[in-house]
Amino acid sequence: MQKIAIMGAMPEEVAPILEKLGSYKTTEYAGNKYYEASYKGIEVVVAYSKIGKVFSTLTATTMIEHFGCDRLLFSGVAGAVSPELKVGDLVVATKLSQHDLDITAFGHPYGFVPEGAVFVEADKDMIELSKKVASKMGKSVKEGIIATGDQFVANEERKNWILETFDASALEMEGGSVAVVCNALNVPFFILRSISDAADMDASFSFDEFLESSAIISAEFVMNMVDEI
Ligand SMILES: Nc1ncnc2c(CN3C[C@H](CCSCCOCCO)[C@@H](O)C3)c[nH]c12
Repeated sequence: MQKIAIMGAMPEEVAPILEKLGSYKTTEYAGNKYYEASYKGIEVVVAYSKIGKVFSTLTATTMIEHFGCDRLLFSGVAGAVSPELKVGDLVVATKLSQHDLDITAFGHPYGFVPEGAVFVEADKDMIELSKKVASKMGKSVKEGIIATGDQFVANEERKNWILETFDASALEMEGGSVAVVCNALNVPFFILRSISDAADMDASFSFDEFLESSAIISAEFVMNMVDEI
């Protein structure tokens, strides 16, 4: 019996999902709340992790190990790294990295630690499915690399360094850690982000203005993905 985890990082990222579910059971566990529901006959567990790689690691692991989810979809917002992306645009992660993981002093590349990998690849089947969903919705979705780090990026220099170092399309604070968890536990995962800002000097203002509307765009797409799974 499949059980799907639908995850975000902030309340605003999961609010549209909970609204669509209507009714759900709330469970408090490990300092967080998990919302369980049956959606069109599919068991789902919804949660927002709180911000950053540590909280998102805890929540992704809990959804899989404690609630028994066997697939994970992440819905949220991101800062644009690719200059072609604008507010509201959708990005599907092909693979993800941690841009603030740095032991380059030992000659390793950025984002690498021994027995780890610079990139973790997302589930190819769900990436394929997203193309079908995108065409059904008449939406264009960019497939690209997402770089994750424990910092809200709000300057061109750091953003451009991330572009040059990881060839990222977008950046955020949770996808790369969720990817490591799902990969380690052999759970297919799909990370979708809608752009809320350009990770530049105006990022915090843009983020505040567009968080809610961009989160809705991402959530609508993710729920359409669940319909097709
Ligand atoms: N430019 C950027 N840099 C990094 N990440 C992002 C993301 C993606 N999410 C949004 C959120 C930002 C946390 S700070 C805002 C907290 O406000 C709380 C109220 O004060 C975190 O969960 C990562 C959008 N734009 C970004």
